[in-house]
Amino acid sequence: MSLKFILTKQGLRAILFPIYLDLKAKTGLVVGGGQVAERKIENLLDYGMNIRVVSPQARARIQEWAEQSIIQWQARDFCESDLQGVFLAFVATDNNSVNQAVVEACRKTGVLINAVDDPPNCDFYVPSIVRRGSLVLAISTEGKSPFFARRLREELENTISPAYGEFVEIMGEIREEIKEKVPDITVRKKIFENLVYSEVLDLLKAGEKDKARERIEACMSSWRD
Ligand SMILES: C[C@@]1(CC(=O)O)C2=NC(=C\c3[nH]c(c(CCC(=O)O)c3CC(=O)O)Cc3[nH]c(c(CC(=O)O)c3CCC(=O)O)/C=C3\N/C(=C\2)[C@@H](CCC(=O)O)[C@]3(C)CC(=O)O)/[C@H]1CCC(=O)O
Ligand SMILES: NC(=O)c1ccc[n+]([C@@H]2O[C@H](COP(=O)([O-])OP(=O)(O)OC[C@H]3O[C@@H](n4cnc5c(N)ncnc54)[C@H](O)[C@@H]3O)[C@@H](O)[C@H]2O)c1
Repeated sequence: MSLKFILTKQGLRAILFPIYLDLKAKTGLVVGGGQVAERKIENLLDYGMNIRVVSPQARARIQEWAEQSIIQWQARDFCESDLQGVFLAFVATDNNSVNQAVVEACRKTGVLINAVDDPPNCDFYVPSIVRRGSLVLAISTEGKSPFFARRLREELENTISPAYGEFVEIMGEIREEIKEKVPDITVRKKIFENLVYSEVLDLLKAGEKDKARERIEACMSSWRD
């Protein structure tokens, strides 16, 4: 087994392992209700997570989300029992000793923690994201330059047009059909490979949806015949 580490001012740190988490119906705790907490919450809202915020004060948008029952907000200081049932926690208060106490409580209970302005105390970092339907590009600089992650996202947003997402959607539909109808995995692999390297994506990029469908049909009929 090979372990990879990078040397930072804080010592040796493991190189980060990127994963995509299903947060549906899981509970996320955000400690703090300021600008950074708001950005983290906004990012989490699309994923079906139950978001609990604990913070004596909260910005107007956080209060609005709570009034609309999109999130729950408790207007008080953090306490350890807030971690009960929590899958992921974020701490973004303006008080270092509170941030440290939340980190320690998480470490004790095994809850993964993101301490936003304190990378050594993060179990995970939040990447910058380009999403086109089910196509998701996550960018990390391993904390070396969040601004650069943002710039790269902006560049990729121009390159990765909605057609890429449409292509992935179509591939998803075809995948189910082929998995059902083609028992031989080597044949299935060939079909998927042909489609991915065909001009279907280019046709979608050019807005030629009918031609793209025709091209897909041609690829599919090659195994039907
Ligand atoms: C991707 C994104 C997701 C999100 O948070 O939503 C994200 N930061 C974003 C923006 C951003 N954050 C900051 C600025 C101001 C400019 C600047 O500092 O560069 C900007 C730019 C802006 O405002 O756009 C301030 C900042 N951020 C961190 C520190 C602490 C430190 O470095 O010590 C400081 C204070 C530094 C200081 O004191 O000066 C730390 C982290 N920020 C991360 C993620 C994680 C590493 C991600 C990676 O691997 O690169 C990590 C380690 C932990 C975490 O928070 O998960 C999001 C871009 C979303 C997008 O636009 O696409
Ligand atoms: N805003 C930024 O872009 C930025 C960038 C880099 C780093 N930071 C740092 O990140 C931290 C958060 O920044 P911010 O701009 O969101 O701060 P902020 O001052 O807007 O918000 C801090 C929040 O923490 C809450 N809080 C204080 N004590 C608490 C406790 N005991 N329990 C729960 N909540 C508590 C407050 O009610 C407030 O809602 C700060 O330490 C800041 O220095 C901020």
